[in-house]
Amino acid sequence: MKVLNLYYSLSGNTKKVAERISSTVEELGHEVNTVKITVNTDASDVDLLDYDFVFNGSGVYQWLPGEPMMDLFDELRERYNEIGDIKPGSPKRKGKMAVVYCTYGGVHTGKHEATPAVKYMEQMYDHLGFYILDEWYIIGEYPNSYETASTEGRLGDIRGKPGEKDLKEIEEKTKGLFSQFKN
Ligand SMILES: Cc1cc2nc3c(=O)[nH]c(=O)nc-3n(C[C@H](O)[C@H](O)[C@H](O)COP(=O)(O)O)c2cc1C
Repeated sequence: MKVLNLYYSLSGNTKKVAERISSTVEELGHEVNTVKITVNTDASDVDLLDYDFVFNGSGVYQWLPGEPMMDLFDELRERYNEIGDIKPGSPKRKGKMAVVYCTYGGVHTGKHEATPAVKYMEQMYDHLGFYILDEWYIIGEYPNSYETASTEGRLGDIRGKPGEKDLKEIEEKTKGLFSQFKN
């Protein structure tokens, strides 16, 4: 199975999750292309439809994914619309699956302020006809400069997150997802 792990990470939390997903997928014997989006990512180098399974993740910033991720999605949406890969009714494509994930701090309203980011990213896959297998919301501490955000917010003390326990959970969930592909 051909797997893409596409992610954006400003301060490293999502990168940790992405790396754990990729190492787990590789351990399970699948080929995985891990792509960290930057401001320099060229949309013409990315074709989501080249893959059977896509993990797509981002940190959450002002309720949304990182701008480079949204810029990439703008270009991809335009291209897929133009060439007719986004069809009215968004018919499902057999064998195309996606998991959308975020890391988020939730200082003000908890998970609610991460939901728009995940739903935003998910729409790309839904439009293309992927089966969305899951959404993962993983707590990620704020950068140090944000002082009390990691200790006095809606989610309490989130310093050090995602930690090894959280990453282990991601590993187990990845294994669980892929268990359906065993013969
Ligand atoms: C500028 C900025 C804005 C943020 N906005 C939100 C937000 O709207 N909602 C939220 O839940 N977390 C927010 N966070 C917390 C990040 O989503 C969280 O720290 C995440 O793990 C960052 O991922 P990264 O380290 O991969 O960049 C924000 C963090 C920063 C630095």
